[in-house]
Amino acid sequence: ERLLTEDSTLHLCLACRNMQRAEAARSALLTSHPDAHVQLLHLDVGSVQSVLSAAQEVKTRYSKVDFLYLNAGIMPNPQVDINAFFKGLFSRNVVNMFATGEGLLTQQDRINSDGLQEVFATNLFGHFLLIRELEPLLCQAGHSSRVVWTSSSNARRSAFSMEDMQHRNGTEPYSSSKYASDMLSVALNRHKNSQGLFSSVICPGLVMTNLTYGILPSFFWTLIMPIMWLVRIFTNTFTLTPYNGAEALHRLFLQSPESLDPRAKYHSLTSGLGTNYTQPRQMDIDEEMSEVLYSKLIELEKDVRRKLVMKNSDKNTRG
Ligand SMILES: NC(=O)C1=CN([C@@H]2O[C@H](COP(=O)(O)OP(=O)(O)OC[C@H]3O[C@@H](n4cnc5c(N)ncnc54)[C@H](OP(=O)(O)O)[C@@H]3O)[C@@H](O)[C@H]2O)C=CC1
Ligand SMILES: CC(C)CCC[C@@H](C)[C@H]1CC[C@H]2C3=C(CC[C@]12C)[C@@]1(C)CCC(=O)[C@@H](C)[C@@H]1CC3
Repeated sequence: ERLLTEDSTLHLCLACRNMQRAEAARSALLTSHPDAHVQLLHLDVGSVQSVLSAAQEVKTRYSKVDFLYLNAGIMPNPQVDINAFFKGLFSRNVVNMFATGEGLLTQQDRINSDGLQEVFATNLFGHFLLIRELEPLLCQAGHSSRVVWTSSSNARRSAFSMEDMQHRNGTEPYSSSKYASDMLSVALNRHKNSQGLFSSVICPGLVMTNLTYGILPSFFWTLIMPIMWLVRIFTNTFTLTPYNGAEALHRLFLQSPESLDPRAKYHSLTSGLGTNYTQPRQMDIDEEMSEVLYSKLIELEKDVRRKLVMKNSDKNTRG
C-alpha cells in the first residue's frame, strides 16, 4: 500500500501461500489504487519444491526484479515466561526487555516435510533458496537490485549456534533464525554487491498482527493498549500498527543502495507522540561467522536439491 502510494506505476507481485488471503490483499490494493499492476504468485516459502516452482514462474513472468521483500515469518507455539517478565519489570534491563522481548519467549518447533526445522526453513532457508534461484533476475549488468529482510530486534547472537544452525536443540528458534538472517544479509552484501545486489535488514518493532495474537489473545492486547502507549514513550519500538511497522520498509525503498549501511539493522520506530521514523542501529555480527553460515547454507542447498531429485525420481518410478 505504501509503495503504491509512492509510485502507482510499480509492478507488484504478492507471493503468498494462501491464495484467498492474497486475493483479498490484491482487491484492497486495487480499491485504493485502481490502475495498479498487482499480480499474485503461489509460494510456500517453507517448502523447497514450492520455492523452486515459484522462482521458475517469476522467471517466465519477469525479466528483472528490482526489490525482493522477504517478509514471511513464523513464531509457532510461543510461550511467555511470566516470572521472567515480572523479574525484568523491576530490573535495570526493563527497557531492553520491552524492546527485544529478550528472555521472555520460547517456541516449539517441528520438522517439516523436507526434513528441515520449520522455523529455520520458513524464516531463513526458503528465502535464501529464492534469492539463489532469482539471481539471474537480481544480478544483472548495469542494474542494481535490493533484497530486504524483515528481521527482528529479538535476533540474538546467543540464541544462535553454528553447530546447530537449524536450532534443532534449542527453545528459541525464532531468535536464532532472525540472527541468522542478519548474518546472511551481511554475507550477501560481501558476495553480491559487485554484481549489483544489495541486501538490508529491518525490524518493524512490536506490531499487532497474527504473530502477536499468537503470543497473547487479541482482546488482551486491546486491554493493555494504554500501557503499551505508555511503554512507547520509553522504547519507541512499540510501533503497534502495520502502517507504522512498515516505516523502515518504505524508507529503504526511497534510499539509494550505495547509501545503505550493510551492517545496520533499520528499525521502524514510533515516538510517544506518534511520529514514525527509521533509525539504523549496528548489528552484533562477526564477518567470519557470517561467511561460515553462507558456506553452510550453500552446502545445505546442494543437499536439499539432491534429496528432492531423488524424491521426484522415486515418485516417477512408483507412479
Ligand atoms: N509482529 C511483530 O511484532 C513483529 C514481526 N516481525 C516479523 O515481521 C514479519 C511479518 O510478520 P507479521 O506480519 O507480524 O506476522 P503475521 O503472522 O501476521 O504475518 C506473517 C506473514 O508471513 C506469511 N507466511 C508465513 N509462513 C509462510 C510460508 N511458509 N510461505 C509463505 N508465506 C508465509 C503469512 O502468510 P499467511 O497469511 O498464509 O499466514 C503472513 O502473511 C515476520 O517475518 C515476523 O517475524 C518482526 C518483528 C516484530
Ligand atoms: C503489559 C505488557 C505490555 C505485557 C506484554 C509482555 C510480553 C508478552 C511482550 C513484551 C515485549 C514483547 C515483544 C515481543 C513479543 C511480546 C513481548 C515479549 C516480540 C518478541 C515479538 C516478535 C518480535 O520480533 C520482537 C521485535 C518483539 C519484541 C517485543
